[in-house]
Amino acid sequence: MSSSSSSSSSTGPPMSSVAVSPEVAAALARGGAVVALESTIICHGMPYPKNLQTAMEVEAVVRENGAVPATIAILDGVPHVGLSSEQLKSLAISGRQFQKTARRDIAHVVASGGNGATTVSATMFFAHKVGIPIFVTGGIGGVHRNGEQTMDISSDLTELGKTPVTVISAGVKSILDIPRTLEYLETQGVTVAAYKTNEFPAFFTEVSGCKVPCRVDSPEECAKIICANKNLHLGSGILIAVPIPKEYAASGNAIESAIQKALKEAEDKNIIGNAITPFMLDRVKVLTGGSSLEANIALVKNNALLGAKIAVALSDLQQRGQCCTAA
Ligand SMILES: O=c1[nH]cc([C@@H]2O[C@H](COP(=O)(O)O)[C@@H](O)[C@H]2O)c(=O)[nH]1
Repeated sequence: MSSSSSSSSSTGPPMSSVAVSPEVAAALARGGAVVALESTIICHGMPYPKNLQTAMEVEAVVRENGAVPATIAILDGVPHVGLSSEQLKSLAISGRQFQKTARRDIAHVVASGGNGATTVSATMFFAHKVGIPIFVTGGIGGVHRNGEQTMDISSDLTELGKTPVTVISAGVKSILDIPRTLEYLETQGVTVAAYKTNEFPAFFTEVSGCKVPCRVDSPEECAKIICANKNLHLGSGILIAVPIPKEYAASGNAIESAIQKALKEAEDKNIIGNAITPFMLDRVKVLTGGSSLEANIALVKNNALLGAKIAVALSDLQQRGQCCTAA
């Protein structure tokens, strides 16, 4: 059973509704800590059964650290916030049969009664719609290499510019153009902070050669930034970039050479648009003998740990009346 945040008017067509799980709805109603999680990473980013195992472990990390996990996906045309274990399992088994759903795809997937795995942009949209301010993922999309010619820029970046949700990620992969991604985030007015470092991390490695405008050293510090954003109604998102844990950082050089090979393959096969990221993720995984997948799983769990702590710190500030509670 799920509670529905829906609305309709007698004079117009019914507005779309979002099914919020009872656990998530109860946590939101009491001002508790909730962490949104995306589903593209499950359906398109990892193979079954590792994807299911990871999704369940990530939810467990969020719970162990005092927050309620809210995995977001579109099931039979209905956006869901908070999935049951059966729903999570069916999503993980279905994998690529779930359409990769960014903001631009939401209306079509809903109207056609389809199944959608939400990317960062779509997950942010739904999180904000139901009042969840924190969202944990592995990596966000960005400006693709040669993006200055192809204009292939992930809608994750524009979503961050217009939706006040804080995204915890391990930065962006070097399959993308990291300096231009940071430039674009600046243009979009996104607060970019790195956790316990001055450098923007590059997903598999702790370094990218790019400095960040802001460094944060504790969950409480992150929560204060989120409050300042809320209290001023800035309306834009925040990106908190967390370096991969040292013990899992595979050799940056080995992964970089795998990325170069995969980029060449993508070019030869003329893979473009939203097919590039899943193709690259898969090829880099194969070319690194699976070590990139293990690193990926470790960093998502690490991000979930921090995301839950930030959500708890934010909820504390809100309970003490120091932070605007409106989404
Ligand atoms: O390291 C990763 N980067 C990005 C993704 C997924 O890919 C999406 C971006 O896709 P595109 O580049 O087509 O915008 C992200 O929002 C996220 O869902 C992922 O799983 N892992």
